[in-house]
Amino acid sequence: ADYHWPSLQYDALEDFLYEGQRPDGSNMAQLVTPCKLRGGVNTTVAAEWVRLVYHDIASHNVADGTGGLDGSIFFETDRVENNGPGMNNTLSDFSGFPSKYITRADIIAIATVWAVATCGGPVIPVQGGRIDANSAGPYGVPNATDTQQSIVDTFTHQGFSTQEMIQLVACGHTLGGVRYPDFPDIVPAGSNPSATVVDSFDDTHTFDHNIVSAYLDGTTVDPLIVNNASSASDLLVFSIDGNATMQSMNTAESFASTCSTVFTKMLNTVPSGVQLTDTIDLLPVKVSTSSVQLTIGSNSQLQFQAAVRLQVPGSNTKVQMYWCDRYGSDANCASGLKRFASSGSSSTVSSPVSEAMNATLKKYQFVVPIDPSQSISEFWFVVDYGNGTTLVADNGGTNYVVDQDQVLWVPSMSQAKSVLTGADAVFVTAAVKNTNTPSRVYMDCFGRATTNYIAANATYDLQLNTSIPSVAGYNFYTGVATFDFGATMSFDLHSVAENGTSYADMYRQEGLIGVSLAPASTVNTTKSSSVGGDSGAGILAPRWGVGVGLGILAVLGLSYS
Ligand code: HEM
Repeated sequence: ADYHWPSLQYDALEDFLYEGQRPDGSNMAQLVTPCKLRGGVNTTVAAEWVRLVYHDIASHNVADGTGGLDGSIFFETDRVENNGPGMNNTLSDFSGFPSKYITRADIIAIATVWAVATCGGPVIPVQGGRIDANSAGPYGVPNATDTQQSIVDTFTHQGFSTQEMIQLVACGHTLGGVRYPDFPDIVPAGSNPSATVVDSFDDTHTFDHNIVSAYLDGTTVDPLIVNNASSASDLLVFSIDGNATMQSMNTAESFASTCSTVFTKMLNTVPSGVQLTDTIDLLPVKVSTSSVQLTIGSNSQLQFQAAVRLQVPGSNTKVQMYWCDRYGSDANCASGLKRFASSGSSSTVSSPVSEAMNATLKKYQFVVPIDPSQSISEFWFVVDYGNGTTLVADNGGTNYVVDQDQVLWVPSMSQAKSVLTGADAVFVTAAVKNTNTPSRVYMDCFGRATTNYIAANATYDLQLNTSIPSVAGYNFYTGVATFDFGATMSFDLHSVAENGTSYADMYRQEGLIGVSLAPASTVNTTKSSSVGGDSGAGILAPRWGVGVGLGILAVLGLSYS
């Protein structure tokens, strides 16, 4: 399907995959980049992450479609099959990042793709939409002491052919190794018996075909081949078809392409009934949904904030944001008048995937004052790449629609209470337009990065707070979310007007409380028709602008071009 903003789940997945971080800037990709060693031990963070994904999907039963990549591993680390500190290290790496639209299972999938890419492996295409299990799944990880037949049966049960089994094990065991003291029958203690020893599967930390070539030319150091004949599972796996599969993977190119294919299958091994999204492709122009906010700024004035991420070829790129009024004679740019401002600041973002693709991604931040009697109905961007090329980024011709200005989250007046009191609570302030006396203002809160790994949601009402003076035609309502929804709490803020009409400020992020933004210096106006917008020369086709609140408000923001 063609992409059209806003598309909340896809937007969140795409941001995370290519930017490596949460909307509040907390960065998960940095934990693994660049192919980092795990704190003083002879293995990589990437190796620990890749072992974990296989142990999660190992619960899959291809016959009845149960199990697979469903995050059940979060409930299984006490099992012998998951021994070694790598599992708990990994879960602690991941625990603060699952969010409303990115499940724990999707975090595991995206982490695998980063791990492979940052260690020099292929860029594996990845989809989202996995659904989390809320309890442990069945056992299913093979042991190094298993017989060849038992190992084959285990992979068959998981849905992998013998050839795919060889490919999976070779691609997995190009990273990391086996640890003492966790596997003392395979890896002996070193000179200091209390120190961890990791015997690597091959001579490099990178994701390369060294594991294959060393096996084929007889120089392998793989501890699951050479250390202990009764735990030589890699030998049993690699040799089962007379080395035909290993020989077919013995170049850099064939190894990368084989691993990409078989890892894609592994990541898409999900319980039947799970509908995965399209492959998460890099969007050349990306409006970060969480950055778009009409609000009351810390200067007590109405302001509009938005950020656009671009793939930029050079350092001379300049970006301007344009917008139309919502009210008055210039509403929806009907008179041809558009307002515009330059970005206040910009920053570079990246993940192992965007780095491996050589994509330089830059985010341009806008904060502009808005006259409440004019407000804002839609916005778009004009990009001057500084090399003679300009681009009007207008969301495929519809512009980016601001669907309402009746209920607005006010991050500058909200507070994560734990900062003050140690109690897990979030104090939320909403601005509600005083031309509407709402019968109810409330917030639907959601958290997935909870301490017990179970997604949580709850609704809290906000009350008119007369101790905060009205500004810019808005009254203030305040309420407290008292549950600990975890690091990625998000909420939808609703106001129901007396006449029954509902308004919503959707998918707001607690993490953005306290983030300060550089305001625009000046706001200009133009009637030029070369900058996009709705002034177009007499074309009168009606156009539907569909905003974030679509699900609640049916179709909003109808305007004419
Ligand atoms: C016959 C099947 C398999 C057996 C018996 C097996 C066994 C093992 C053992 C005993 C370790 C050492 C763990 C530690 O000391 O922490 C290990 C590590 C590892 N395994 Fe496997 N494995 C198998 C298949 C796979 C597959 C299919 C993958 C991924 C696709 C995989 C990925 C890894 C990785 C990346 C490590 C290194 C972890 C680290 O260095 O922290 N393994 N495996």
